[in-house]
Amino acid sequence: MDDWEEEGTTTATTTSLTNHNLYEDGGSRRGGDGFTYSFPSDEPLHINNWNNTGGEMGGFRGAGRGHFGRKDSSEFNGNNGHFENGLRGGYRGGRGGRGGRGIRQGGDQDGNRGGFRGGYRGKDEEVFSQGEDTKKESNEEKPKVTYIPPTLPEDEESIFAHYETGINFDKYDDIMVEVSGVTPPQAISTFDDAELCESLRKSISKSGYIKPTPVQKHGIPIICAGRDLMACAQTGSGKTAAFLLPILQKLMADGVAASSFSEIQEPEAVIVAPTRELIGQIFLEARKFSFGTCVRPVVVYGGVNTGFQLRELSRGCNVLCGTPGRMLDVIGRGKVGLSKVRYLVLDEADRMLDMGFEPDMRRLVGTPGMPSKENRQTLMFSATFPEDIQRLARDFLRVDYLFLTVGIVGGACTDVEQTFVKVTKFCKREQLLDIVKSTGTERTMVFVETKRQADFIAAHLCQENVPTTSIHGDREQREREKALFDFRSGRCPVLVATSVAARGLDIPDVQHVINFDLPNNISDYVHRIGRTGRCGNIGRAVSFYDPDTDSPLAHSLVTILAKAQQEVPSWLEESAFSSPSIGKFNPPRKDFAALDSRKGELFPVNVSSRPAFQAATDEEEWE
Ligand SMILES: Nc1ncnc2c1ncn2[C@@H]1O[C@H](COP(=O)(O)OP(=O)(O)OP(=O)(O)O)[C@@H](O)[C@H]1O
Repeated sequence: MDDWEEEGTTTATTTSLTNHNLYEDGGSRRGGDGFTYSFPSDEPLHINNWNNTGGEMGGFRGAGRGHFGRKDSSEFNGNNGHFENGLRGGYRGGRGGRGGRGIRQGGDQDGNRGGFRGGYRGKDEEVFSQGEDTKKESNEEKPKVTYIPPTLPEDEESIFAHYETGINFDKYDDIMVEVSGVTPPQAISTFDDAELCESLRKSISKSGYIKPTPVQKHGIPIICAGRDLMACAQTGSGKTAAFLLPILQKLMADGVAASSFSEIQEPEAVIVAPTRELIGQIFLEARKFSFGTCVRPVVVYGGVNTGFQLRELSRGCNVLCGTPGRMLDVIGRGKVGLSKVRYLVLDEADRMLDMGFEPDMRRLVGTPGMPSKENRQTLMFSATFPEDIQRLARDFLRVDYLFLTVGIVGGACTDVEQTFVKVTKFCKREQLLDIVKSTGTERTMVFVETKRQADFIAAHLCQENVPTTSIHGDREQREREKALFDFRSGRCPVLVATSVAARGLDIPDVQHVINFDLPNNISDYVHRIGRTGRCGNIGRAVSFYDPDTDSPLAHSLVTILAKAQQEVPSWLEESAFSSPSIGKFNPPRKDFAALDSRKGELFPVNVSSRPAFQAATDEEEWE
């Protein structure tokens, strides 16, 4: 587990980065995505105060600590939807390599879990050194979490704000879809086919959804038919609505309504996701689709004052969205009972395993009162389907679950143009500057290897008058939400992030992803570049390839490029086939499977849609 993701509060070690004072007046602006929001002026970045005590990589300390760390949430709390914008732009953490499974114990009154949380996340330093962490936690008492997120906007315009689908949206129809398992229901072609209730239809149309994506065409009828589901689908292809719409449909059809009269809330649906920003995003989608109905979603996640979340819960809860630790915390406090749960959703299940949440997931399904798998419907989403996920699927899902894959499992989105620039580590900064200066105000995410590097690069760009902010696991929750708000609104069109921001971030108009440092595993690469080219839009990804450090990834990169029908630079191909260290960081995963392991036994496979490209059944190099 990583304090980025969950219960740990970031504390005095946080290096805060503020942004350039773009708008001295701090007045209202209309963001590129059509929201209106206002924010007070930030203090300007005092560039000379940034103290780079290290060499290229570092020792960077921000003199501007606490710029966003004010005691209240007023800095981006308005009557007009800052939180909506900030959190809608939330993101899911990226995978940083397979780490040790953290052990988590106890919990204090703010739900900050004690115990030690060891684990290695690959070369990304979103690592919590077990020793250090233990020492810190035993010697220092964590401060009480006081952060209360800004009030959500209630107006329809903010709630249903959305970005447009892109010119390639219709190309989704060509993606190969595979459903395995017995008697899968017929896919739908239109939202009308789903026979959803009137309020959901209205919400769908206000959200700008005209036709379902493949994962929705297949997922919605599967869930409506009461079947358990394990699904893998490409980035940005609408997985969230694929599970939310049928769950909400069934809750509404059954006439469930939130009640604030009960001391213990008993939600009918529980949704778990590994990171705060991802679960916040899912919650906002649930809130959007259930707008104007009696169904009430509530979200709980770390880094936010628990008392605040308990008060929200006590106002009624039908759909409980949470990160695993905080979810167990509110259950442990006796504020949530699980006996009415009919739907359990585990999103980014593979990431949850990587982050050491398996014991938490098992605790959740084993919580007294939680209906057995035979008596609830369980839905799991995962980017890959390795052995450990299959094991989880066997344990959590009914034996006749359906397995849905859309496109190449673990493959890159074909709407992203991928290019590679061969560099040395000494010229990366200059190259980066050239690119971001040429892209102007287009939104760009820059991925780097370490948290320190993220601050350092962000400060460097600010210094060069490129309005930039950063996001990583050492930033406090309010800073994270503020950074996303600034990025989303266009106030800071450049966001520097560590790999933890690789997954799930759904921000309109992210035109570019730059891999300043390549990740150490191909899965992270795919998720990082998936922050652009979403929902049929075109995106661009530029990756700096340093042969001294990145050659272990070369072979996997060539495979990914070829499968996504992208040009493969000859030097990269050469590097892939000459590198002695193939597989060092990306060992062929014996446990990787793009296919349902039950195949060939009981379960038939239905392939629909014209295959746009060959499925990666032979793929071994994804990790
Ligand atoms: N049928 C649809 N029509 C138009 N827009 C849609 C449709 N379905 C989803 N979207 C929008 O597409 C965007 C991406 O959806 P979502 O975040 O659910 O993708 P995802 O598959 O979960 O991506 P990731 O794998 O990166 O997490 C969202 O802004 C969502 O509102």
